[in-house]
Amino acid sequence: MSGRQIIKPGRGYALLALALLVSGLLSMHLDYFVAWLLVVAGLAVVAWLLWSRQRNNQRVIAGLRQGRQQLREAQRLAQIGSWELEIPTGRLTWSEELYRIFGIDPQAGPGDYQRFLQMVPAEDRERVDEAYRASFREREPHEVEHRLITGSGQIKQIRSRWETHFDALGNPLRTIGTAQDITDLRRMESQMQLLGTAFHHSGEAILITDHDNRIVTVNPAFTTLTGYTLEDVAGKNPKLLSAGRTLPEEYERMWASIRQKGYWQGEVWDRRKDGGVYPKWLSISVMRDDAGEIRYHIAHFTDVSAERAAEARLHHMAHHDMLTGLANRFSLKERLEHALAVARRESSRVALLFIDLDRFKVINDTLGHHIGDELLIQVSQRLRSAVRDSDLVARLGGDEFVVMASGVEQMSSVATVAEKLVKVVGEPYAIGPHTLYTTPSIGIAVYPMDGENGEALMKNADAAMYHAKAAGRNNFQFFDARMNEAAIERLNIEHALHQALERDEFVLYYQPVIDLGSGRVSCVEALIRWRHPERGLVAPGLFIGVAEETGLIQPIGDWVVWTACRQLAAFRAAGIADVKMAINISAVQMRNSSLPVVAHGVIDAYSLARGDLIFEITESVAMEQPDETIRVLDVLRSMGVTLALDDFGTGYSSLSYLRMFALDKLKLDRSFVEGIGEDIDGQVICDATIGLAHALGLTLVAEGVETEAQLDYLRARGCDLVQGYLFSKPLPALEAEAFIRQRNGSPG
Ligand SMILES: Nc1nc2c(ncn2[C@@H]2O[C@H](COP(=O)(O)O[C@H]3[C@@H](O)[C@H](n4cnc5c(=O)[nH]c(N)nc54)O[C@@H]3COP(=O)(O)O)[C@@H](O)[C@H]2O)c(=O)[nH]1
Repeated sequence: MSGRQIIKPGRGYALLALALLVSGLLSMHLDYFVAWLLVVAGLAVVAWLLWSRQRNNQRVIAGLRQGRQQLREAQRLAQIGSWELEIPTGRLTWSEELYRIFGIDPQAGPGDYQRFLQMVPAEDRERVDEAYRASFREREPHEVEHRLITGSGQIKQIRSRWETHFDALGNPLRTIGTAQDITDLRRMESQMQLLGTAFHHSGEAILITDHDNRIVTVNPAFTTLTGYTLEDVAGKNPKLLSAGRTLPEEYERMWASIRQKGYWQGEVWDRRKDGGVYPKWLSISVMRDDAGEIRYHIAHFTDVSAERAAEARLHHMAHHDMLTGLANRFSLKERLEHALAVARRESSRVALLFIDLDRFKVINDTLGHHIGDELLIQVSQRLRSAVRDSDLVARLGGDEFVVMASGVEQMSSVATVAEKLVKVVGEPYAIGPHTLYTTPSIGIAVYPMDGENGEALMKNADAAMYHAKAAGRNNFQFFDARMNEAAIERLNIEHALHQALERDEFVLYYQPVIDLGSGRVSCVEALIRWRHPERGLVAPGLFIGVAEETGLIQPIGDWVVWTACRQLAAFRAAGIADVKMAINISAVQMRNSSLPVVAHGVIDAYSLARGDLIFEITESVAMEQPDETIRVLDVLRSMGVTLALDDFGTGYSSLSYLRMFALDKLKLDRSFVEGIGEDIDGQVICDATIGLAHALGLTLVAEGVETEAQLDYLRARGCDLVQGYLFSKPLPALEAEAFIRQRNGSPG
């Protein structure tokens, strides 16, 4: 009803009273009039009372309507619907909100209790029904939480509450109840629970601060990582965690980003409660209130020490040689480029010293890689300790090292460094039970004279190193433009050598060795020559080294053994019976276990007598691989091969090994014979070597005898055999045969 309808009846009563009053005035006497007036007044009072009561009723109804409206609104907001069941009549009423919660069209009506039960999923139904029955039994308000399948098929979480009213006799009159949709609440609760679990069990440390950046809470991972509990840090500023290593500007950038973007992440250094410092990867985000003000800062972080250590290890591995810990090729290239850039700016010099170890391969192959590795480690330590801290020492691989010295003022200082390196590397190495020797061959290239860039400098230092090798090893050489020609030359030799065997370009010359006692030719030494199609006769010094490095020495060495023995057989056939054949054996042949087999084959093939063959091995080869030498010499000796130690005095002989080698002869190196009459030291060595050979029961052969004075001296000292230009140069086979006939007398 509207307001207008409420006022209308009231007005009607007033008009009626007024009409009665006016008609009474016009139609009645005074006595009657008074009585009548009283009646009318009474009627007017009654009318007024009726009107005012009705007005009150209308107000109450309006209030009720407003109350219902408010109730509806409240139910909608709280998502609580209500219902009422009149038990005697079974009449069920639902509030608007209940229809909405249950997803049922109000036109369809509320149905009954059974219909409601059907909407409860089977798993919850029994529980709900039992609660309802219990409320009757116990006459207590009841509450139950259950799921409900709405009219649209949606599953909701409902909290139902109800109470039943009874009359004086205990009969149930009605049940009133509410059903609250707590689906969102439960979902939120379960999300909160999930977040709580994540917070507690997160492997990442989490720290939450308020808008003033005071710590509100931390999770267990925070305590594990930092050592601080919540009690330790609550209310404090997180800067208490800082290690003081992160620059203030970095923190300023961090806060600017948090203020502007609400987010920051980066790496900072912190300190644990126990004082340990560590890098951490930190992410900070903010939570704002409805007004947009920052309420919380949420920081989560992890210790990245392990990652940084792994990165450092990878970086180290990428830039260093695994075996020696020195810089590697990659690192050298980087540092060299940098040093050259500085040198260009400052007009200074950079020196590259390219170092190759002499005969390292022999040690490595014969004593095993672990010994070779240990030798490389010791060499690298010596190199490192011999140069300035600012100089770079790198290992390129194998037995190749480079020292880079920047800011070089005097070329002489580079020579001093090189000299020092030759000295320290050349000193003996104690590795396990072995005393080993190696020497360096060093090539030097200096920026800017020897190359404008790293590549050219490396190439030229390498060429200079080859030059040092060719110059007899164990020395250093400055680069000279002609060295590149030498390197090219070496390459050409290498290519041509591959074909020389097939093309039968090798030839043997024979140098007679004279017995000082009889004056006769005792043996001839087979010395290889290369009859090069363009260069003519090439001396072995020019190609034996290349053949050794390329492995070609093996087939060439075999060819020498077979050719020399064929020649010896030819001498025998020509009636030369008592001259033996000396053959040079290289380090590679000594290492190869086929040498005794080859010797055996050739002796058999040419029906040579035992003792016709002399194998010469150099002192350095024997001493570099003493165990192997002992083994091979024993086998050869057992076959009757005579064994000579060549170039004696040029290497480092160990007397104990000397005793163990199955030797027959010592060949005193030419360099000592040269000194006879001129150099007292050389002479002393000659005397000592002759004495040593005889003391060990060995025959002494003096090499390179060129003068009568040398011959006289050697003869006087009791030298057994001599070889040298004084008697004969190495000769082609026919001339050698003639020489022997002339010296030893012709049988025919
Ligand atoms: N593995 C092999 N190595 C070989 C072979 N043939 C030679 N060689 C090695 O080359 C080195 C140089 O030999 P070569 O140029 O033939 O020189 C020899 C003689 O010519 C030289 N000699 C002899 N007497 C004198 C002399 O009075 N003066 C002087 N200036 N030189 C002289 O000495 C070389 C022989 O020395 P050695 O071998 O130590 O007895 C040579 O040393 C071999 O190492 C080969 O077939 N296989």
